[in-house]
Amino acid sequence: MAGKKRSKDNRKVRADFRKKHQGRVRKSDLTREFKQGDGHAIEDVIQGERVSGKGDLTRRRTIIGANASPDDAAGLNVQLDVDASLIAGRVLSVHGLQSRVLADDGVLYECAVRQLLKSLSTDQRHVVVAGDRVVIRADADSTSMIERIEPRSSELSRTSKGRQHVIVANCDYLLIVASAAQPGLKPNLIDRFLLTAEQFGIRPIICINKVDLVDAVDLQPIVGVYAQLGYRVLLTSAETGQGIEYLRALVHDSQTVVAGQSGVGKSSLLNALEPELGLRVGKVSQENDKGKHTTTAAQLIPLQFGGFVVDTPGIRQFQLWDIAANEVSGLMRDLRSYVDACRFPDCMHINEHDCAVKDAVADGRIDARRYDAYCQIVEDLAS
Ligand SMILES: Nc1nc2c(ncn2[C@@H]2O[C@H](COP(=O)(O)OP(=O)(O)OP(=O)(O)O)[C@@H](O)[C@H]2O)c(=O)[nH]1
Ligand SMILES: [Zn+2]
Repeated sequence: MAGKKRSKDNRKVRADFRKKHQGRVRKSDLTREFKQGDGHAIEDVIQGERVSGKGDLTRRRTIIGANASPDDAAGLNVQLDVDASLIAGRVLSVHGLQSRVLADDGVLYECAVRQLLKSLSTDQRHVVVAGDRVVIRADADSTSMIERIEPRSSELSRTSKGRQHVIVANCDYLLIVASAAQPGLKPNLIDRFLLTAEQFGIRPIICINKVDLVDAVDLQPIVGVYAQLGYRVLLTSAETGQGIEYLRALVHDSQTVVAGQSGVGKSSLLNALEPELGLRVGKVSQENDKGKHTTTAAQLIPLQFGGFVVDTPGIRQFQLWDIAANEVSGLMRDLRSYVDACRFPDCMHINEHDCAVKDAVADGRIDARRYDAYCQIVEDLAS
C-alpha cells in the first residue's frame, strides 16, 4: 500500500520512475484510468500499449516500483493505488506456517500468512492449503506474505476429530487410474473413487491403464457403462504411449488430483505425460510400509506444458471419506434418478419392498454390477 515501507531500493525505483515517466504521461489519462482503480490500466497508459500475460508484473514492478507512493506521481496529481509487489500465484504446498507459492511471474516464494487472514480463520493451521490461488506480497529479501486467498472452486477435504480439513483446493479433475491387468480391473474401486468425485464436485476422468496387456474388446462393456453415465473414460498405456497425448490435452492447464490403487501405473502415467518429472516407478507405496505414517499433505507438481498434478501418497488411495451409507445412492448417477420413487423415503434399496432402484436393476435400467457395487459400499460403510 502507499507509503508503507521505504527501502533504499524503493527510493531508487521511485526516482527512476519519476525520471523516466514524468511529463510523458497525460495527466487526464492517468486520472481517468486511476478512477477505474486498476494498476494495470495505469501502466497501460504509461506504456502506451496494452499489456497482458506474465511479463507485465515484472515490468510493472520496475516502472512503478514496490510500494508506490503519492510521491511517485508527483506532478501528476494522482495517488497511485498500485502495489506492484503484489503478485498472484498458486500454493504448491504448505509446511507448518510456511507455504510455497508459485507466482504468476514464474518465481517460487516461501510465504507466511498475513496475521489478519489467520485471525479470520477458526483453524489457523489450515487457513491456506495446497491449490489455493493467492495474492502475495513478494519480498526478495525476506519472507513474502500471503495477503489474500481467492474463493475456492472446489475443496477436497476430510473430517478428522470432528473438524473438516481441506486437503487440496481448486482441483478441476480427479484422475481415477485403474489398470486393465496386473493388477486386474476392479470396477468397484472405480465406483468408490467416483463417489468421492461426485461428493466434492470434481470432474472425474476414468483412466484404464496397461491396455497393452489386454484385448481392448474385452474392456468395451465396462467402458460402455461409464460412458453411458456421462463419464469420460480413457484407455491408456504408459508402456506404448497409447492415449497419453489425449490425456495430456485433457489435463493441460488444469489442476488434476491423481488417485488409484497401488501398482496401476500412476507414476508411470505421469512420467509418460512429462518425462522430466522422473517419478519413481514400481516403488512400494508408502501406505503399505508397516508403521509408516500416512501423510495427506498435498503437493502440487507444476507441469511444463501447463497445469498441475496432485500426486500425494495419502490421497492416492483415499476413498469414501465422510460419506454416510444413506448418501451413497444420491451420489451414484444411475441410482439417483430412481430413489424418489421408492415407497419409503429412507429406503436403502437393499431389503425394502416397492423399491424403484431394485425394480430398475431387475429390468436392466441400472447395470447389475453397479448395483452390486452400491450394496457392497453400503455394507462396508455400515460395518
Ligand atoms: N505393461 C504395462 N506396465 C505398466 C504400465 N504402466 C505401468 N506399468 C508397470 O506397472 C508397475 C507399477 O507402476 P507404477 O507407475 O509404479 O504404479 P503406481 O500406480 O504409481 O504405484 P504406487 O506408487 O504403488 O501407487 C511398474 O512395474 C510399471 O512399469 C503400462 O501401461 N503397461
Ligand atoms: Zn429403494
